[in-house]
This record gives sequence, C-alpha cells and structure tokens, in this order.
Amino acid sequence: MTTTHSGVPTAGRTTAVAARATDLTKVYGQGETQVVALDSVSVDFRQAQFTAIMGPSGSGKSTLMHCMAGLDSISGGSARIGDVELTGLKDKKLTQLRRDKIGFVFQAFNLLPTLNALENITLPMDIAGRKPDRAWLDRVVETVGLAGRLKHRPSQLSGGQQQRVAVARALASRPEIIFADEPTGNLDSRSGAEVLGFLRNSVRELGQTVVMVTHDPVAASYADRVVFLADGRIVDDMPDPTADMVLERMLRFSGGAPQTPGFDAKGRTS
Ligand SMILES: Nc1ncnc2c1ncn2[C@@H]1O[C@H](COP(=O)(O)OP(=O)(O)OP(=O)(O)O)[C@@H](O)[C@H]1O
Repeated sequence: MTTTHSGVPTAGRTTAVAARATDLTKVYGQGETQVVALDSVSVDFRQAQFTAIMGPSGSGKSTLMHCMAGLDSISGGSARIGDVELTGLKDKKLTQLRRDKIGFVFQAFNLLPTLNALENITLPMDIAGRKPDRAWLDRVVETVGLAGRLKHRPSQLSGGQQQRVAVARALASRPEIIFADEPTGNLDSRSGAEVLGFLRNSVRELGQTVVMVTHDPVAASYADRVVFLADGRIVDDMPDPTADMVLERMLRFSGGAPQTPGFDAKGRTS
C-alpha cells in the first residue's frame, strides 16, 4: 500500500506550536529497578498537524503522551501545552488545564451506556458547567458524520461509530490538542479507517491538533508526520508517511528481520 493519506497542506495552516517537550526526561523507580522511560526528548507538536508516535514496545510512547498531557509527572526538562509549563502546576490548575485545553481518546471508547451519542459528546462540558458553542458543535457533528445517529445509545452504534462519538466528545470543547492512545486498537480495519479518516478531517477541516500513539503503519499513514521512539529517545521524524515507508522504517529498527522481537511480521509491535 503506497497511498499517502496526508501531504495536502491545508490553507491557513499555522506553524504555531500546540505542545512542546524540551529535554523531557522521565525516570521510573530508583537504584537497580530504575527505568529511564524518556531520555531528554525534545519535540514540537504544531497546531493543525496530525502526528503519529511509533516505536517498539517499551520505547516510551505512552510515557511521552502521558507526560505531555499532564497525566504523569516529569523528572527533568520541560513539557508545555501552548505557552503553559506543566511542571510546577498545582493539581487544581493541572486538572483545569486538562479539562480546558486537552482532549483524550483511548482505545476503550469510555462512553456512558445510558446516554445517547449527543449527550455523550457534550457530557464533559455539561460536567464543567460550560455551554457548548452551538455552531462549533454542529460542525463537529457534521464532520463526525453521525448526524442521523445522535439519538442512538452506544449499544445501537457500531464500534467505529462509538469511537467517532468518543473523538467528537474530545473535539467538542475545542481543545488545544487531542491525545489519542491507539484509538483504533479495538476496531476492525474498516471501522479503524472510518475513525482515522475522521481524525484526519478534524485536522484538515477544523484545524485540530492531534497526537496519536499507534502500532499500526496503516494508521500512521493517515498522519502528517511520524515521530519514532526507541529506548526513550526520538530516532526519526518522518513527514508525509506512507504505510510502506513506516513499515520499512520499523523493520530497520529490528535489523530488517520481520520476526525480530519487538515487531511482528505485520509490522505491529508486540
Ligand atoms: N509506572 C511505571 N513504573 C515503572 N516503569 C514504567 C512505568 N510505566 C512505564 N514504565 C517503563 O517505562 C518504559 C516505557 O514504557 P511505555 O509504556 O511508555 O512504552 P510504550 O512505548 O508505550 O510501550 P507499549 O508499546 O508496549 O505500550 C518501559 O520500560 C516501561 O516498562
């Protein structure tokens, strides 16, 4: 598969930085059990850009995302969302920042079964006591392509549709950045393509910034750029990726042998 899913620059795309890590270090444990999960990582996530983060199991992908999203503390360096430095923020401020500036999409859709799709989408804002911007919400719903299903409960939607509701929920409050942790990990390839197409549209059409951890080269090919991690360091930064380019790069990590531990024959990490 050589199709590039990205590469068409969007009119009006800016180069402002939505999130930035500078010499970001994260160490777990102490003494003999110490693990350096991130080793002086510096990376910018630009506004209206879709970035995939890839790398072998244990390379630090989730740690990078959790540190950038203020879900985990950092050991050294700096992590910023917009111009806000996360280190030193008190819990309350951090919670506020996560609520107001960051959207999350996880592998499990985390929808409430008793609420319909629209209620699920607006739930975080309802909890925060904020009124959704109606015009924006309409645009999100239109981009989601679920206009006819907003009254459906999660159990009445396919897996792909449920995950699109979860993405719409992350978009609804217009966060500065969305972090997605293997958002298609639980989906069949068709539903996965639906969700990835929607994520890409949210970047192209709504100017959203998305950072996605994935093991899948096809999923990564929907992004504008792939950042590769190995042993807690950035080892490559690939613009306009195709699935083939990504797979080839992954195989190089493992010395060209598809069966080398860390990546299996499909190029997915174990
Ligand atoms: N809470 C923790 N305590 C101790 N070590 C941890 C903790 N979380 C992660 N690590 C270690 O940090 C390193 C990076 O882990 P991380 O989960 O970020 O990798 P990953 O690239 O996301 O892996 P995977 O693809 O398997 O999800 C690993 O060696 C892991 O064992």
